[in-house]
Amino acid sequence: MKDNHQAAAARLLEAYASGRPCEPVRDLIDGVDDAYAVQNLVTERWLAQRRRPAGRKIGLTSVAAQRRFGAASPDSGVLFADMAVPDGAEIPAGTLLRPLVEAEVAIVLERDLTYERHTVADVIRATAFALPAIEIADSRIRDWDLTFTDTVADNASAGRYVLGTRPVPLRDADLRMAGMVIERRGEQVSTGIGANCLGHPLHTVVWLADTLVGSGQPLRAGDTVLTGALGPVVPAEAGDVFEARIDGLGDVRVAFAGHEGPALEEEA
Ligand SMILES: C[C@H](O)CC(=O)C(=O)O
Repeated sequence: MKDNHQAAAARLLEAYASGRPCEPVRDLIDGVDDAYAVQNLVTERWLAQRRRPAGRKIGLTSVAAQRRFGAASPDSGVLFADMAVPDGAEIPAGTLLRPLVEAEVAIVLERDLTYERHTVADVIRATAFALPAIEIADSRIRDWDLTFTDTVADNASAGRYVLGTRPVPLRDADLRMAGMVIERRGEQVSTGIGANCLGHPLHTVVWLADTLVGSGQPLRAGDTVLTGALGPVVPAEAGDVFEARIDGLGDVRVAFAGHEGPALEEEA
C-alpha cells in the first residue's frame, strides 16, 4: 500500500478521533481508484475495531451534485450499524462536525447481488422492502472543501442515518414519481422526487451492485442501501428537528441536541 494512502487515511482517522476537521486529502490521492483505496484502509481499521457493517450509502446521485463535484458517476461509502439513529431520536451535540440532512429511499436486501452486471429486475427480486430514510451526511474535511476524491476517501461523507420503521414492498410504491418533503419544525426546507436519483432510486442500486462486484465486495442479503438524496441537502444546526416524508413510504424524523424547546419525544 502506498505511503500517501496511509497518510490520507491517518489524516481522516485523526479527524474522527479528535472531533476536529482536517485539511483535504486530495494532495495525497491520484484519482478515484486511489480514493477508494484510502476509504478501504479506513474501513479496515474500523472492521478491526469490530464495528458491524450494515450496508452502503450512495452519494452524488443527481446531475446537480455530480456537476458540483466534477463527477461522472455517483460514489458510495460503508454504513455501520453504530451510525444508525432510531426514528425520532436526538443526535447528541458534538458528535458530528458539519451535518447536512437529506431525505432518501432506503432498501433492505434479502438476497446477494453478485452478478457481473445487474438489471433493475435483479435488484427488485433481491429487495425485501423499502423504508423512508434521513441521511445525515458529514465531512471530516474542513468546511466541506471537497473534490470528488476527497469525499470518496472520506467514506462518501457518511455521518449517520435514520430509517423509518414501516417496511413497504416495492410493488406498493412508485419510487420514480414519489414526492419528498423535508420540514424543519414545520417549515418546508427541501422538496424533491424519486426521479432525481439517476432517473429512479433503483438505478443507483444497479450502479452500486455492479461497482461493488467489480471491487470484490458485493452487496449481501441483509444490507441496507441508502439510494441517494431526493432533493437539496439542508444544513443542520443545534436544536433543529427534521421530518422527511416520501410518498408511498411514509415519514421519518430526527432531532439535533442543543435546542431550547422541548425534545422531539416531549412534543409528540
Ligand atoms: C457529499 C455527499 O456525498 C452528498 C451526499 O450524501 C449525496 O449526494 O447523497
